[in-house]
Amino acid sequence: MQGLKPSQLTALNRLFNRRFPAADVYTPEQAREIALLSRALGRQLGLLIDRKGRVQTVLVGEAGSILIPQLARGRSGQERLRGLRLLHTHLTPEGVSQEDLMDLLFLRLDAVIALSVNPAGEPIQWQAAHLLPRAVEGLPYHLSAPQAWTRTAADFAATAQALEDELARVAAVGREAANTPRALLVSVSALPRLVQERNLDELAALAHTAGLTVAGRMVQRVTQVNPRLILGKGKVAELEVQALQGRADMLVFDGELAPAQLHNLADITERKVMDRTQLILDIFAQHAVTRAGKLQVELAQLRYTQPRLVGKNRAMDRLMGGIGGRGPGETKLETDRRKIRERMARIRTALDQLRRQRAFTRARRARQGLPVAALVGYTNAGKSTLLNTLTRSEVLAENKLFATLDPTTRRLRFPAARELVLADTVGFIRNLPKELTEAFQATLEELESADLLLHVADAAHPDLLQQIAAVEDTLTQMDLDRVPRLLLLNKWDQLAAPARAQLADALPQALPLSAHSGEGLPALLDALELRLLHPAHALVVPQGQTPQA
Ligand SMILES: Nc1nc2c(ncn2[C@@H]2O[C@H](COP(=O)(O)OP(=O)(O)OP(=O)(O)O)[C@@H](O)[C@H]2O)c(=O)[nH]1
Ligand SMILES: [Mg+2]
Repeated sequence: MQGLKPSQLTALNRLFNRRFPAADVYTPEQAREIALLSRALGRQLGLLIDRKGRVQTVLVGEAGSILIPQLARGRSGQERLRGLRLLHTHLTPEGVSQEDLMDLLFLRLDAVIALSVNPAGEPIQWQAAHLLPRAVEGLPYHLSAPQAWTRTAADFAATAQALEDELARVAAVGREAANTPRALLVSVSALPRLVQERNLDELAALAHTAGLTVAGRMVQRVTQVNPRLILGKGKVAELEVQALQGRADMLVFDGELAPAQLHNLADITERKVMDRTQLILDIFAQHAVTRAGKLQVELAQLRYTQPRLVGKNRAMDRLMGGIGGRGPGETKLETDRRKIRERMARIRTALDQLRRQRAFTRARRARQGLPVAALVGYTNAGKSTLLNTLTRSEVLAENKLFATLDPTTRRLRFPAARELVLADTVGFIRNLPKELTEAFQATLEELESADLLLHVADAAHPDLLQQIAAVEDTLTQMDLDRVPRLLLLNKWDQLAAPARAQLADALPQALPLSAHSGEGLPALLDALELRLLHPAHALVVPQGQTPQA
């Protein structure tokens, strides 16, 4: 502490010995003591007091402000408050300030109490604020009327306890999804609200796949996204309150957060912060099965995390390691830059090796002369289900995004002992993070040697056309647009006659079918036979045109 006299230091130290009353703001002597000391210092003076009335921390601020250092995350259950109230002085008659309210919200304090001190160093009046279990008239906190300093009755510990009980009661109501992390989904962008809402629908589906419970959503439309600070402190405060009331453990932002944005957020909120890319990476980490798949995911995670690490800051553990610290290969992600670089190099070598092995398998398959058809398409379109139905196999098919992450192949037998290989692949998604396109190239490498790409689309999805376009774009990016393609409109069973007619009109080259009901499958088998088992025929059929029977 600079610029303090030894006598002042002694006086400050004495404050640690004060025991504050349970059902009062302070004793009159305590009020006089801190008022006088604060005035003598010419600075705000603050005490963090626990529920037993013990002083945990003594803070010396500036004349007009006080800064609370990082608090230990002892009572970190998100339904609970910090168990500390802040009693501090103001050297002006002003009551609880905006800054004080921010501290209340962000630090989940039991209460903040501002005691104003006159120029003579005497206490004048106090004002207090505490959080509410849900907003009243748009405000998440209650602000008391200013009280004369001599009116000392106020039971902050009891109020805090009641608030916690109420939060716990609300929590118990929806306990069915016990122990799954709860996420507040946030969209901040210049896009129209409706678009943002739809993107959040997809983010919600991703969150579901990742095993998160959606605790709420917030859409914020801005004219321009600030590259350093994605949201102002006031907006983050709103988020914080919504998270507290919805019992969210984490904030998941749609899109990609720049390193600076991530750090700024982590500086103000204590909740775990994640963006869409990390969410997708986390899903990949959960689902990858083969060694190559796991390595690719880990590489992608490391690449994404690396620029987002600056030194060892306290936010680190919340930025690292995905949901609940679940990293690739069950190991915790390294936080040390040098170690990250070494690990990345090792993974690259291992992947190269695996890639060579796979090329060998492909070459062998080619020697056997079996044609390969690969199922590609937007995630959840029904690729795995179709593979199952066609080959009666049991590849994992689930109503989750990204159920399939590793290439699976099955043989499909045609009459006269002819066969082809059918390959399932990882699903595509809009705005596939660039870290992923590259890292997953090895997974999709199979596609290069495919003779035909079966593009499976979910015909019943409201975004059907956008999803088709997203897949086409990705294929082009990967230089795969030269491989012949056949568009399949899956889930045809879910469409009524008018919608069917409309789609058949809009996409005349596509093949309608249902992996569930089996309708349309004979036509698909015919097409496969024609294109792959009679290559001479297929060659003369211009792409996109249905061959004449
Ligand atoms: N109604 C209907 N549902 C289908 C059909 N085909 C698949 N589904 C359902 O769609 C969901 C997704 O199916 P999957 O086969 O896992 O989809 P996928 O394309 O492999 O998805 P990812 O591997 O996650 O990219 C599952 O709930 C399936 O039961 C269909 O023809 N009709
Ligand atoms: Mg699948």
